[in-house]
Amino acid sequence: MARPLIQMALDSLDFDATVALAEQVAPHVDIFEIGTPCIKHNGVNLVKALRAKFPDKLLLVDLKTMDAGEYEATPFYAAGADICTVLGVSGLATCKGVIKAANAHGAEAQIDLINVSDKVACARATAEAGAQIVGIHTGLDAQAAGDTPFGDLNDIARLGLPVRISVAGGIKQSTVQDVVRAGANIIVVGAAIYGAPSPAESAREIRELVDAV
Ligand SMILES: O=C([C@H](O)CO)[C@H](O)[C@H](O)COP(=O)(O)O
Repeated sequence: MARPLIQMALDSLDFDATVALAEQVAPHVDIFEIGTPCIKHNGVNLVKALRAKFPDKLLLVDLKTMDAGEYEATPFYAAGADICTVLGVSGLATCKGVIKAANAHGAEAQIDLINVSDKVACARATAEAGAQIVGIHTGLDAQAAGDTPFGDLNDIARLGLPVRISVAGGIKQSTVQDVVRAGANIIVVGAAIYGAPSPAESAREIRELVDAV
């Protein structure tokens, strides 16, 4: 299996603080995620700024699109996004719209399985529709209620679908190696990095742990 990628979730609302945090952790991560609250607050100009500043990083825009897939995602791909997310609960037509926009830009679409009741069926259908990435995701509110993404990861990994698997939801130093061993291709880390006393040091630790598996 290819080396798993580390995705840093930039979940601040502040434009300059987001760019500054990205600078701190850049040596240790592969993908910058512009988180949903952050992209809603700052818009496409933040995509352009990060694209210009980090030409060699992958950029994921966490749109969590719910309708008008192609129309909503197109300007973000045009601004330099490598990956945009679309909600699996939006339905196949919306997912297909984001996949179409991704393909038109030589980019990728990620289906976020957050709150999907039949995650296996959704992953199968959207993989068949051409999605490149399926995201197993326990959101911040569900984490606060004690949920984790680990059970869902096992269910999706065993399908052997022709997609990469991204996992998000409270991943930290003590769990990241289990996530890699369970078959994740992209490991998303937010609070365990941005909430640490030294985000750069925390990102470096995560990188070492992932590479040691
Ligand atoms: O996607 C996320 C959330 O829905 C807010 O946009 C987070 O970026 C993702 O969950 C990663 O953050 P942590 O769970 O804090 O690692």
